[in-house]
Amino acid sequence: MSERGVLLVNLGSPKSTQVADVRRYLNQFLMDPYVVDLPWPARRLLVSLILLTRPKASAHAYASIWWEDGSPLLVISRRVQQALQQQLDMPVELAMRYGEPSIEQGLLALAARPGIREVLFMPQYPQHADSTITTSVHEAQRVIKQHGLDIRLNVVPAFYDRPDYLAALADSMRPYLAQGFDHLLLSYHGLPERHLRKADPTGAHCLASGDCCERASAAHATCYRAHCSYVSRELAARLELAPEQCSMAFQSRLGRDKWIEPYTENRIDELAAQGVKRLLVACPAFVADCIETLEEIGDRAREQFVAAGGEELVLIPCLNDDPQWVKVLADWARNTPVQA
Ligand SMILES: C=CC1=C(C)c2cc3[nH]c(cc4nc(cc5[nH]c(cc1n2)c(C)c5CCC(=O)O)C(CCC(=O)O)=C4C)c(C)c3C=C
Ligand SMILES: [Fe+2]
Ligand SMILES: [Fe+2]
Repeated sequence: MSERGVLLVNLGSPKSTQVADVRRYLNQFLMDPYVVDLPWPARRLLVSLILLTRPKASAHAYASIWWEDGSPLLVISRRVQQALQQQLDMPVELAMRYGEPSIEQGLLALAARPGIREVLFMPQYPQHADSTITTSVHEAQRVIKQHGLDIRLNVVPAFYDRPDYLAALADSMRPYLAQGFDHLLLSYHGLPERHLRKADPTGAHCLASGDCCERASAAHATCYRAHCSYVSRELAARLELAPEQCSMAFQSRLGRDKWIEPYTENRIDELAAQGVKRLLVACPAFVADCIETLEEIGDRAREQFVAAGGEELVLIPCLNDDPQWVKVLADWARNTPVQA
């Protein structure tokens, strides 16, 4: 009998596309101090202001991409969980940082299985960010303490540099490139610049110069932007792309803070202005398609590109339940050393 259980962790979605459900989800999400990193009174005020208008707009956006069986992110994550379960002789559960199934439900389900002593905690984020991985680990530690669970948490860190992940991603993109394209845009989820500086253990490297992510530094252990740059360089090399055929940008900005640049929406206009007609867009900050890929890129960015003079924007799907990717996850579940 396995001592190990696996918990796949992703971000989460609202329960439905009803405005009230979207408001509840956004409130839980944005009141997380790892996401909106302001002291409680300022956070509460800012989030309350955002909640005046955002839930209605987001509900509309979710409704435009919702599937018959629910949120694409949740449906795809369940498929991955089930496919992984078929390959492993250890229990596999799914948890979302916000909404349900919660990290609490996932950990309690695993802890209730006879013989489970260790949870292999697998955040489904290739690049490190405190607003994704750190907050999920923090929540798991809180649950273990609150319930006095007799399990060890073994966290699989950001996997941006693991060759088997990069090979699966590059292989999943090849058929789209084979159909012809003028440019490949790698659009990553954005992050406020402040988050990047806060995560810099040296206190002096991140964003101190334009090319900081290309210069070796201890800061890169937790630098989201350096992890994105690494994935972009690897994809360009593996897909044999010339520098002018591929670029990187950051999407999904929220609020008035400065977020890391270049912004995807500006890059789309620039590329159209440069004469790019057939644009491929991949979103390597996500392993499962979600509102950020399907609606923001697949719908809105596509419209923007065509309005700016482009002909076709093709969204390359995330890894989703690609068998090669599920096999990579299964290998990690089997081969990650047990934590002492
Ligand atoms: C301050 C705000 C936000 C930060 C910081 C942030 C970081 C971050 N998010 C993801 C992954 C996902 N985000 C998703 C949706 C989403 N993100 C924000 C805001 C921040 N994200 C909002 C308000 C939303 C909700 C949708 C909307 O109203 O626009 C999702 C998709 C969820 C879904 O149901 O489909 C994912 C996945 C990463 C990787 C990240 C840090 C790098
Ligand atoms: Fe987000
Ligand atoms: Fe950097």
